[in-house]
Amino acid sequence: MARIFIDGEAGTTGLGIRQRIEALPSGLGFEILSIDPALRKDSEARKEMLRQADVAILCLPDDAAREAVALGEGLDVRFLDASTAHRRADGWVYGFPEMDAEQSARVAAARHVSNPGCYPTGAIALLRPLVAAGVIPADHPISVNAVSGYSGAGRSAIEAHEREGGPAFLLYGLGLQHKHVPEIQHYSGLSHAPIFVPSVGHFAQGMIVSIPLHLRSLPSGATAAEIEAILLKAYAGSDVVRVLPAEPTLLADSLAGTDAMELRVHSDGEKLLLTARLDNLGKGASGAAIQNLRLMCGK
Ligand SMILES: NC(=O)C1=CN([C@@H]2O[C@H](COP(=O)(O)OP(=O)(O)OC[C@H]3O[C@@H](n4cnc5c(N)ncnc54)[C@H](OP(=O)(O)O)[C@@H]3O)[C@@H](O)[C@H]2O)C=CC1
Ligand SMILES: CC(=O)N[C@@H](CCC(=O)OP(=O)(O)O)C(=O)O
Repeated sequence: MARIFIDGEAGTTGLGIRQRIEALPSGLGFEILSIDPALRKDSEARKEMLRQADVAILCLPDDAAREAVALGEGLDVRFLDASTAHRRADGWVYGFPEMDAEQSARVAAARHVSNPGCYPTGAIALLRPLVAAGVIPADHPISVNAVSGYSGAGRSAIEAHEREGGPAFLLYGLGLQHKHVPEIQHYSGLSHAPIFVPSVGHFAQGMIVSIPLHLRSLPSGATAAEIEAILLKAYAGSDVVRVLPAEPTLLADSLAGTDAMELRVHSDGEKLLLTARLDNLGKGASGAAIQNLRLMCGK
């Protein structure tokens, strides 16, 4: 039996994790420990839950996630953090099991696992194998464009969108310093920060991350077919990340409600557009957390 405390269980990511754990076969032996909702922000009550839990999943703002880890000091509890707080912290394992051949084993053995960000999941999945293969030089100037469903901004933004309506399409992060930039750079293996242009559309769940490349700018001289072959090989063993043929159009929300991610290479022979499609709440958050939790608990 693995006892799981979801700190932030009533939030968007927390609820998605709870529903996914409840949908797992009971034979897997997960038990959810729920805090009294009236005490959900009470440090002593949270500490007591941490004392009882085998794994605490943090679905909290960054500061509250750091506080939870401090509350767990000296206790026999492992952490899986969905926030941005520990994505590049020492002693934390990055919870992207498909990232390389050893990453699943690292997640399984870790005491502290950081769940990847939704946008970085798409960007790193596309870039990392190509940088590692030498097809994209580590210092190549990279741009990452992305659109997310509005659920990416958490419960209060969802309620505001659904109550008052929201912008049809909003470009943001225009200071070019979005919180996901360091994570994308680091785990993609880039030596310089990419230009990252996020946007949010008036749909609840879904995401497309796209990366344009001019083939003539790649010193490797790689073709679109060679690039696709590298991605196919990198994810050949995965039933979550799939590399699929190019499409003339892509809808951002067609994977909503699933935990899969689709990668594509679009090209006219001279230029390339790499795309990743996922559900920001699925492989971008709660679905990835379940994948990591199962690895951590050997289930
Ligand atoms: N939504 C998404 O697409 C993704 C989100 N994430 C990350 O997951 C984390 C949670 O995000 P999300 O679920 O969207 O956010 P929500 O705002 O929907 O949920 C956050 C939850 O945390 C609770 N909370 C806030 N402060 C405290 C505290 N001090 N102690 C205990 N509980 C607290 C909130 O309660 P209350 O509402 O009562 O204040 C709420 O239930 C964030 O760090 C986010 O960056 C990661 C990937 C994608
Ligand atoms: C649409 C929207 O607002 N998205 C959020 C990112 C989602 C999120 O919460 O970030 P993590 O995945 O790192 O936790 C943002 O841009 O701040």
